[in-house]
Amino acid sequence: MVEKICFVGAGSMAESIISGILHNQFLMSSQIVATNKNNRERLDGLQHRYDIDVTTDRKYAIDGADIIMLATKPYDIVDAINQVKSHVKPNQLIISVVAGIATGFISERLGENVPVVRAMPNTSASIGFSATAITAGENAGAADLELAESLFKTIGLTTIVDEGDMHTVTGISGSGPAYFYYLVEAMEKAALKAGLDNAVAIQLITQTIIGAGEMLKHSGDPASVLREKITSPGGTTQAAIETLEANDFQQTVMDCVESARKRSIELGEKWK
Ligand SMILES: NC(=O)C1=CN([C@@H]2O[C@H](COP(=O)(O)OP(=O)(O)OC[C@H]3O[C@@H](n4cnc5c(N)ncnc54)[C@H](O)[C@@H]3O)[C@@H](O)[C@H]2O)C=CC1
Ligand SMILES: O=C(O)[C@@H]1CCC=N1
Repeated sequence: MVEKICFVGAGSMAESIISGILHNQFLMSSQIVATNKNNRERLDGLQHRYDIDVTTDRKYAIDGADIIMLATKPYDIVDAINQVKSHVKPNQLIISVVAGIATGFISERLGENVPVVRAMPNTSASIGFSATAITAGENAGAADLELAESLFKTIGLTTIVDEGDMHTVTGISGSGPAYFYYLVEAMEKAALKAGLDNAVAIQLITQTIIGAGEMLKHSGDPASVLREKITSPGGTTQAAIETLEANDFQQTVMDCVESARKRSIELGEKWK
């Protein structure tokens, strides 16, 4: 039973999770407190939007929290940990969504007894559609992982992975929504260039991406089969896919995921 959750870091990802857990009534707004580096205006904005508790007082934020969610940028994590360290107790579960940063790195700084779960959600959490991977650090037991899982399940699909896979997951589903938004931006530009009304284009593209997602989820067919079913010989889709192939689309996407994965590894190394 979670009584209080504290967000250390109150940016985009924290807001997506806050919005999601309130939307799904995992917690009430009075059970959520958020603190950030030093941006009172941002905290006031969150309080206004979600009616949550906000503070710049780290002790007040941490006291009595069952879960402490670390949601700063990787380069701020050491400062953030140092500022809360003296207030954290071994019965509090630390969940970090910080890209690249290992659970061991966090527990070394907070004290070996503190359980740490590492998670990689995405911003679709704000509407309950995150794809989240979680992994337990050495001091986190089954109950800690279960607690983290129950939280993330309220904001989307949640799966447990080995910590070694977290960098790959970051390149796939953590950054993933951005790849689809980038594709949508390109389709919008193409539609606009061809003279289609922008509102119509946005409506059609959005429904197309939702429909494709639902087909992947429910049809039972793999992506390659679904694609083939659209591709009539000598037809429009074939012409389109040939253009993608001529421009090494699949290799580009594979390189893109690999760049994110490598960057996640680098972030972990850099802030050691
Ligand atoms: N934005 C995304 O789609 C996703 C982000 N993440 C991870 O979540 C983390 C946060 O990302 P965003 O929310 O996008 O960044 P952001 O820049 O929007 O938010 C970072 C927050 O950390 C706060 N902060 C900085 N230093 C602090 C300190 N010493 N103590 C307390 N708070 C401090 C900042 O004031 C800010 O509120 C990153 O590590 C990122 O890798 C993970 C999955 C997806
Ligand atoms: O770009 C980033 O570093 C974060 C991690 C995953 C999504 N956004």
